Amino acid sequence: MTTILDISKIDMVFPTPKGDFTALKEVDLKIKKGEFISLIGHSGCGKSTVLNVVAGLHQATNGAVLLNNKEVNEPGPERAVVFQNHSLLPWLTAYQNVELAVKQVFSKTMSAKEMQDWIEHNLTLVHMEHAMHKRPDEISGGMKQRVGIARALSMQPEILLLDEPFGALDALTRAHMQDSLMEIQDELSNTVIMITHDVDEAVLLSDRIVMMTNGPAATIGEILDVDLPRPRDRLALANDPRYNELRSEVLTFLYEKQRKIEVIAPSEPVKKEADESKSAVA
Ligand SMILES: Nc1ncnc2c1ncn2[C@@H]1O[C@H](COP(=O)(O)OP(=O)(O)OP(=O)(O)O)[C@@H](O)[C@H]1O
Repeated sequence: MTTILDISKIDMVFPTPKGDFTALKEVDLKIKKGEFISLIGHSGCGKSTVLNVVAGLHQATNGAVLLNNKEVNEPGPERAVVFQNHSLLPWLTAYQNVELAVKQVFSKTMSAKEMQDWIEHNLTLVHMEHAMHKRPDEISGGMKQRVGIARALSMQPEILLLDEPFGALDALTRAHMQDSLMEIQDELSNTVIMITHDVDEAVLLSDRIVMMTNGPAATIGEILDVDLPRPRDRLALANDPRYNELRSEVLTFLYEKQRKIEVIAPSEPVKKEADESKSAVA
């Protein structure tokens, strides 16, 4: 398979009032068309920074991101992002939220009827056909994420960037969303980079799991090939020895090789709690 995305030795240095902070050092990764990649690592290691550089929201200090051999320097619809907190416009219906993206990309190449069919097709893909004329405040958190995914897919991106897309959902809704995403993947074979804190989610969904070292100067520590056949079934996998082996490889990386030692000043008890809850990896 051909390389679609080349993250080529990127460094990211942020200027701060206390001096330069090196968040990423020589992050190097080639992603093939149709691959599903998870980025996992402790809180604050730099996962979102990698995703933001690929999205074109940040410029790497050194190195480059190449999409189909072309350098990425700004955001574009060929790299659609879905964030953890649904970023739908609250005064528009689900349909209208997707319509905005579709008009942005296809208004010159599709007729009004074609756009309508395409919007409905994408909302159906995420099982939102029954609620497409509801506004975000009239639907659940899981449904909002479905609309966010439909909106991203409707742009037919070369790469789908998912920043903890199910992080704010309860466990049951999360499992439904993972199953939906696997169904969509079976059908569309998108190239996906997904940030997650959830080891089971990473093993269930990914072709490769990219495990990042702790920062500062975080980089790729290990890459795990998830050689489980597809389609994957969460119940069958629960007793699958290979699934459990892969799961424990990720856990070993996170909790033995990259054990995070929180150094918290006594005056910062609130931050400690927040960090702990954020880095809770199942
Ligand atoms: N604009 C910025 N200016 C200065 N430092 C930043 C900036 N953005 C991120 N950082 C720092 O870079 C490091 C990596 O942050 P990043 O958000 O990428 O981590 P993460 O792995 O996505 O964390 P989490 O899992 O908690 O979301 C952190 O130490 C963060 O404080």
